[in-house]
Formats: sequence, C-alpha cells, structure tokens
Amino acid sequence: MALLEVDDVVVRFGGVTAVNRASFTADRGVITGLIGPNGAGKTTCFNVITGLQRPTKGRVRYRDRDVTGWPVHRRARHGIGRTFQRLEAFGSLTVRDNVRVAQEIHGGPLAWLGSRRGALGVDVLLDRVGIAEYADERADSIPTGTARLLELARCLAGDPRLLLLDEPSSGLDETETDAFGALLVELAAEGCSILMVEHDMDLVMSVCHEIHVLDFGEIIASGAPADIRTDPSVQRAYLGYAEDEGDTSVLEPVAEEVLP
Ligand SMILES: Nc1ncnc2c1ncn2[C@@H]1O[C@H](COP(=O)(O)OP(=O)(O)OP(=O)(O)O)[C@@H](O)[C@H]1O
Repeated sequence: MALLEVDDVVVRFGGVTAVNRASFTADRGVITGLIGPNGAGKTTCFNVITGLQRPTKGRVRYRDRDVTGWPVHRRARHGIGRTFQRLEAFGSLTVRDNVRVAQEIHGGPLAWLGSRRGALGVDVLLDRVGIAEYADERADSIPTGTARLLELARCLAGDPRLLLLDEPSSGLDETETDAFGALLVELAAEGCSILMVEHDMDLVMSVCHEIHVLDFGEIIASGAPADIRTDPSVQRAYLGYAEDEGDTSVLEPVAEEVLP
C-alpha cells in the first residue's frame, strides 16, 4: 500500500478546472516527482494533500487513512511536511532561530528531544542542508538558494514522514543542486518519503523513483524516469513537441548509474 494516495481528485475554481480526476500515489521511502507545464495543477494538488484546499470531488488517503476532511494542522501533526514556492521564513529572525521556531511549532522541545532527528539538534540540521555558515545571519539577508535550503531545514525540524517540496531547487546553482539531490536521496533512504514538484528535469530524472505528469489538471502519464522521458504524450504536452519533431535536450537520457 502506498504512503499517499490521491484518488480521483477534482478541484474547480468557478469555471476553471484546476485538477481533473487526478489519481496518483507516493510510495514509502522513495522520491516521487510531480511535473507538468505552468498552470497544470501541481500546486493545487499539494494544497489538496496538505489540507489547504478542499477538493470538489475525490479523496486523499495517507498511511491507509482517509484524511480528506482533516484540517492542515492535523495532517502536519501526522507527518505531512511541506515547503512553498514562495519563501515563508521569518525575515527578521536568524537562520538558526527560524529552525528553532519551526521545531517548537511542530512538537515542542520535549517532542523534539524524543524525535528521530531531534537528537541531532538545530545546528546539525543546518549543517546537513549545507547552510551552517549562515546560522547567525538574518533570514532576509541570505541568498535565495540558501533561503530555499532554510525552508527545507524548517520542514525537516518537524520530522516529516512525507515531505512535499514545491520547486525546491529554484535559486540553487548547479553545484548546490547536485548536493541538494544527494541530500534528498539520503533522506529517502532514511525513510522520509518525498513528493516533489520541480522544473529542473535533470534533478527530477536523476533522483525520482516514479514520476507523475499533469497537463491541464489531468494525469497524462505515470512511470519510471526512463519511461517518462521517452513518452511522446509527455513530450508533446510538457515540452510542446514529440521526440521525432525536434530538440529533446530537456528530456535527454541521463546516465544509468545515476538513476535510482
Ligand atoms: N485560488 C484560485 N482561484 C482561481 N484559479 C486558481 C486558483 N488557484 C489556482 N488556480 C488556477 O488553477 C490552475 C492550476 O494552478 P496551479 O497553481 O495549481 O498550477 P501549477 O501547475 O502549480 O503551476 P506553476 O507551475 O505555474 O506553479 C491555473 O489555471 C490557475 O490559474
């Protein structure tokens, strides 16, 4: 049984159907990608999974329980963590204090001491995501890429079982993105399941175990990276052409050894 099941979800905003009968899953201990063109409905799906958006129709199941009617905080308490496209850190606090606050919001100091990653402490968490040198800087003074990593650290402070990442690599340079991908693979290996919306296809293709493709609110393909990158309907919908029609560089094959 998958950790997360999105079942036949529809979301309508007046006359706009943002998500149209979408069904997909995220499995335990792996990284799952959710990709698609701008406006395809990816963030709306995240909002449905986290409880920010009530679906017009359909269900969300998490750890074998129907959580469709659960409020956001209850889902968070049960281990669903999320980062946002727009950065949400407290600008006037230091990087370290941002993570401390997140830790306390998610469970309080005692829960933190008993949590799986809690014993490591805030500074070790900052070190792990690669931003320890910024610990004493105000969050509104750090570069965008660093702020994205701070978002990840804030989310990890809640010790999530399911981590939803919305375009986590935007603002990271190539080296930072490589390190970020390696960190995601490590987190998944430790049992943290990840569902990621991401436009960097190299990152998606190299770290994801399975990928779901949304187009105009509908899931048009689901499968392993090797299948997705050669799927003509994906190339047509996502990139605007089929493989035999031109440049396929964005979905170029990646080396077998970096595939999960
Ligand atoms: N609150 C809302 N009210 C009305 N329409 C909305 C609302 N939220 C999203 N939409 C519309 O729903 C569709 C899906 O939007 P969504 O933000 O989920 O797409 P996305 O795939 O995340 O796009 P992007 O990659 O640009 O972030 C779009 O047409 C968008 O304009």
